[in-house]
Amino acid sequence: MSNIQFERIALIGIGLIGSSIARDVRELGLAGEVVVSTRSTETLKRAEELDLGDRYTMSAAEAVEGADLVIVSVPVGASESVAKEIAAHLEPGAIVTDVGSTKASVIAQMQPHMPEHVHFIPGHPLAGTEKSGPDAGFAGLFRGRWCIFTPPEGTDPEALAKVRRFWETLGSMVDEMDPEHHDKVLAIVSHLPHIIAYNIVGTADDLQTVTESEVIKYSASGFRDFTRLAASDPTMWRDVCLHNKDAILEMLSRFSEDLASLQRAIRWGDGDKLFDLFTRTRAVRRSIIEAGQDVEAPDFGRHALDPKPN
Ligand SMILES: NC(=O)C1=CN([C@@H]2O[C@H](COP(=O)(O)OP(=O)(O)OC[C@H]3O[C@@H](n4cnc5c(N)ncnc54)[C@H](O)[C@@H]3O)[C@@H](O)[C@H]2O)C=CC1
Ligand SMILES: O=C(O)C(=O)Cc1ccc(O)cc1
Repeated sequence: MSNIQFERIALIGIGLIGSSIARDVRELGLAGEVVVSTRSTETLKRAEELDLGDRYTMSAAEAVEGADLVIVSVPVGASESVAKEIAAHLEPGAIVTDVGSTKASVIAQMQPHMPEHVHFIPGHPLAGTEKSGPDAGFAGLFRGRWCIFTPPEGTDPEALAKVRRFWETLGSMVDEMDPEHHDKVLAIVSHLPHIIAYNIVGTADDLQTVTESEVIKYSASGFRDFTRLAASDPTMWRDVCLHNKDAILEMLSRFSEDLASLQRAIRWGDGDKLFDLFTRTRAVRRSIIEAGQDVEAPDFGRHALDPKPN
């Protein structure tokens, strides 16, 4: 039986996320044809070596011709230029979606360029790593992870159902919310942790004498966890900071207040306050694990992407 959900999928951007989608689509046979497009010749060549698609082109406009699903997986700051490039070449009835980490800005950049005859359904898979580029992707990345859609009002329910089904086939759990809410939630659960990691690793690096020896030598401690996040792609995270500015600043201001309060508790030896906070935060970690959201020990049952049992 055929698993084909779309006749032609155009992947614009073939880094960590685009290439992970490509691997799943090809393993599961979800598309009649996969067309890969990216901006740099080197990345396109690598995508071809990795056999991520059926056709390869430097032109996003050419890639979307005849495609019934277009997935834009580029740094969020490049969304408008991609939208402008593909707009006139989109097939009537095509679904255009994206994977960007911020939603209000991507919508503001892309929607004005989308013709009436396509379905623009912005999305965001909450799955990834600190790595980037086509070699970093892998099949199964989206399994057991959330994918959030922020469909504009009046979105065609059939098109939405098709794109939801696509992500569910990749193993994701799908949710919908408005873009502003998405951006606030992601500011605290994803963007701030990265910013804090960039900051602490930067501070340690500024303390030259420490960095030269002790930081590397003793990095088996908590610092090591921060260095993973702080190794994330600079272009992608510069764009996230610039394109979710308001929500990030709001959360940072709240964070700074709470940090000052923690600082005061340490200065004045307020052990009860420290103990209460650390007890509360430990419970948060426990509830994440109980909800099955722990990265180290996920158990989401068998999935189409699992290797077949012998
Ligand atoms: N890395 C992660 O963990 C996650 C990233 N995202 C989002 O997915 C999107 C892609 O991220 P990654 O795949 O990690 O990045 P990546 O750096 O691995 O890949 C980006 C791709 O976009 C292409 N590209 C860059 N600038 C471009 C431009 N101006 N025009 C056309 N193509 C361009 C690159 O050639 C590359 O193929 C970003 O919007 C990011 O916010 C979403 C979830 C997780
Ligand atoms: O590597 C990690 O820990 C991540 O948090 C990956 C990630 C990065 C950006 C997103 O928008 C979603 C997921």
